[in-house]
Order: sequence, then C-alpha cells, then structure tokens
Amino acid sequence: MFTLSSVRQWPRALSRLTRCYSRAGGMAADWLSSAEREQFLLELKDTGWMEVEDRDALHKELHFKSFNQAFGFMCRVALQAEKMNHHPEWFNVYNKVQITLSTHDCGGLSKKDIRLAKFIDKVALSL
Ligand SMILES: C[C@H](O)[C@H](O)[C@H]1CNC2=NC(N)=NC(=O)C2=N1
Repeated sequence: MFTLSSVRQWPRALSRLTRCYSRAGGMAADWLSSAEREQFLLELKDTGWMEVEDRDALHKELHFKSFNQAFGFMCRVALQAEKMNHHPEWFNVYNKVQITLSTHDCGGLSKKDIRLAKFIDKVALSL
C-alpha cells in the first residue's frame, strides 16, 4: 500500500516530488524534471549562480555601484517575488546583495526558482 512513510525509501528526487505535490495543493506544475534541472542549472551557472552544498538551493552574490542601486534592485525583485508568491532569501550590505533561492514548499529547487533567478539576472543586467 502506498503511504508517505514508504516514500522515504524512494530516491530523494521522487520524495521531493511528493512533498512538492502534496504541499502545493496537488499541483506539480512547478516540479523540475531531471532533464530540465540539468539544462537550467547549466544556464544559470553560466551567469554566476552556484549550487549550495548542504541544501537543494541556488546562490549568487551581486555587486552594484552603490547602496542606492543595490536597494533599487532589491525593490524590483521584491515586487516580482510578491507577484510570483515566491520569495528569495537574501542579505544586503552596502552595494552587495547575496541571494539564495529554494522552494520551501518542495524542500528544494522548483521552476519558480529558475524563473526568479532569470528575472534577477535580467534586472541586474539592466542596471
Ligand atoms: C503561504 C505562501 O504562499 C507560501 O509560504 C509561499 C511564499 N513564498 C515562498 N517562497 C519560497 N522561496 N518558497 C516557498 O515555498 C514559498 N511559499
């Protein structure tokens, strides 16, 4: 019989899928297939994103000309995060912004993280 407790013996990726599916109200729309994950991570690593060692997340540090520019960047990302209902974990000191992306509802990376990472790169490039 299928039970959530039995899923823990399944591969980690499948376990993440069930967590993502159940918590996100049965919608696995944001789930990343292995092929998508590989492709998107390749693209994002090209623009300076790194995989975090001890969790399924992406990290990037951005440097701006001034605090004003860094904070303006954060405002634009914050509005997009609210629109997506998907929020970054971030830290700002003066002209530097450190960002970590992961989908808490899924316990790892989802398509929302990819979309937000690409938005972040687009905004950073426009400044
Ligand atoms: C209740 C609210 O919709 C959820 O907590 C949203 C908010 N923002 C979020 N942001 C991120 N990064 N992961 C989430 O799972 C998440 N869930």
